[in-house]
Amino acid sequence: MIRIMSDFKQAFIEFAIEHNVLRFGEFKTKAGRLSPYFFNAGLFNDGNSLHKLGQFYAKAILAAQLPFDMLFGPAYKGIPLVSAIAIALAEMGHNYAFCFNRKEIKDHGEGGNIVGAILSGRVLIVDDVITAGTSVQESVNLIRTASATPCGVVVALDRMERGRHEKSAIQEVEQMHGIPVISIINLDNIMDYLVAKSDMAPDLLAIKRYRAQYGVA
Ligand SMILES: O=P(O)(O)OC[C@H]1O[C@H](OP(=O)(O)OP(=O)(O)O)[C@H](O)[C@@H]1O
Ligand SMILES: O=C(O)c1cc(=O)[nH]c(=O)[nH]1
Repeated sequence: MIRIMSDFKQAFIEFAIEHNVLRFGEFKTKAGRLSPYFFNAGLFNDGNSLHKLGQFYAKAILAAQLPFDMLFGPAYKGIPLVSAIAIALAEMGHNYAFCFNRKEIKDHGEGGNIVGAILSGRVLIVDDVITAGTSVQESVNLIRTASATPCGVVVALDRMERGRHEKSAIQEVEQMHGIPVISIINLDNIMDYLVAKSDMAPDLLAIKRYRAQYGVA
């Protein structure tokens, strides 16, 4: 089957490859899976690329028309991410409060593990990647502990993998928490991109094998 990829998704894949963020090789994921590709958002590491990244997310968020009151970015990579997204949304005329967590609790000064706006109302979680959904689960717990309401998740890449149980990570998040997951691109889009690059056939084959083990349809 030939799928047509939107210019927006194609541009995002090219942007990620240009910055070495999307790479092919051998990498271990947080879930301990040995993956033939990896998305390292930490390599959007200068002002221009972070600015552009924030604009990609902001456009995806506005297109989804999901009502929310504030943004939350989980440490560590979610910290520059949520800041860049809040700035991009503000540039587009939508000013939202945001916060992020510390992985360790601070016991002096202002203390606590949340930095920025107080978690309240409907909170949109922004992260770079969803694999097995552990990070999203941690964010949901933090938001609920603060008596706020998680209302959705936005990621750059949905790796379309099994969650911690039998279903896909996305299905687990949507069914367990009743919230939608929005992504700029997913694994289907990366594979479609690779189909057109004959020199990358070995990478595509490795991804197909990995997908047979950890993927979902
Ligand atoms: O869906 P999952 O299986 O949870 O995997 C995806 C998560 O793993 C990585 O975070 P990591 O904990 O490595 O944090 P970092 O931002 O500190 O690099 C990544 O940034 C996602 O948050
Ligand atoms: O699952 C992960 O840990 C993971 C996958 C990926 O592609 N990128 C990332 O930062 N983490």
